[in-house]
Amino acid sequence: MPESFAIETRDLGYRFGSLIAVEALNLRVPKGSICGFLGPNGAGKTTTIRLLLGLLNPSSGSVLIDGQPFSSARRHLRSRIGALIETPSLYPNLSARENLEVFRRLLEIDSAKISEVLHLVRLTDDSDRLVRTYSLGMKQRLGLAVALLGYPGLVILDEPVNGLDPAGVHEFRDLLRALVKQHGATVFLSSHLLAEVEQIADHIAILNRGRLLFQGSLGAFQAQRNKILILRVDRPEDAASVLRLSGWQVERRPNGTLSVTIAQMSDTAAVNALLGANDLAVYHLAQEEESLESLFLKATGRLEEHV
Ligand SMILES: Nc1ncnc2c1ncn2[C@@H]1O[C@H](COP(=O)(O)OP(=O)(O)OP(=O)(O)O)[C@@H](O)[C@H]1O
Repeated sequence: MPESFAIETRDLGYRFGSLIAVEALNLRVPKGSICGFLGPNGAGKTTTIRLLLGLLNPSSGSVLIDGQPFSSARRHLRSRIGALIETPSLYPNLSARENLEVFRRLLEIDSAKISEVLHLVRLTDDSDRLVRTYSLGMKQRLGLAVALLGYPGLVILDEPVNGLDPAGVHEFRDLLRALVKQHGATVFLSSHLLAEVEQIADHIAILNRGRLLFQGSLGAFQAQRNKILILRVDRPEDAASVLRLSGWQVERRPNGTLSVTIAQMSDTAAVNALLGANDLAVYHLAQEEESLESLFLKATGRLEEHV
């Protein structure tokens, strides 16, 4: 049976005049996944999200939601999507419950849903307080509650944790996990922070300059990504020469440490053994993941090489 996708785009493209914001995008988001949509500022994430929601009409290509074409003729599909883009527009002088009531009437949804979504976003105890007294995290959770009012099968969130403090981020993550687990929803969320996405997503799509650099499971992505070994040694210059002679890619950092690119855990032991065999003392050794910035640079370099 073919895999079913909550979101699928086919050669999706969008231009602002002569600027190509999104190009030949073939995005596939499996049902029931939490998909992190990553990319640096200006990569085209918001434009893509607007296209997915039908807020912009594609310059080329198409969008499928639950396998169905999402054209202007099929706007009813929109009601199956819960979305939170930018800061939610809430009424500050109304309580959370009253805010939800406004949206409930617009959407013609059963009133029992209000208590359900308040419980889901853990705002029941604060639901009668005026929204202007809420923290940013609480407002964000209320925005999510609005998005969830219709119990959508697909939730699309643009940079949902921007501006949240660590506790707020933690809470938001738990909430999204519960949503997927208990309601079988699919979550698609954009972020420019890889570390953030790695904590929540099981699937990722990476966009750079309007083009998809990678999409697949988080595991597949992590398996592909190089690791960096940070070394503090007694004679950095000599250590770098020894390592380079054996084919390792080494860089000297301004703080006196060396960074060595490795592909797997066992390389750490090999590097350590090589230095020991050459009478070089290792004082400190730590692994780091290759940063997203370095990945983007590499990928962009590669793309340009092939032009
Ligand atoms: N209304 C507009 N008119 C012209 N160009 C635009 C418009 N909106 C976005 N762009 C351009 O399209 C490109 C993609 O922007 P977009 O906002 O989709 O990126 P993004 O990945 O969401 O970035 P950010 O994280 O900064 O919001 C950028 O080069 C941006 O300058």
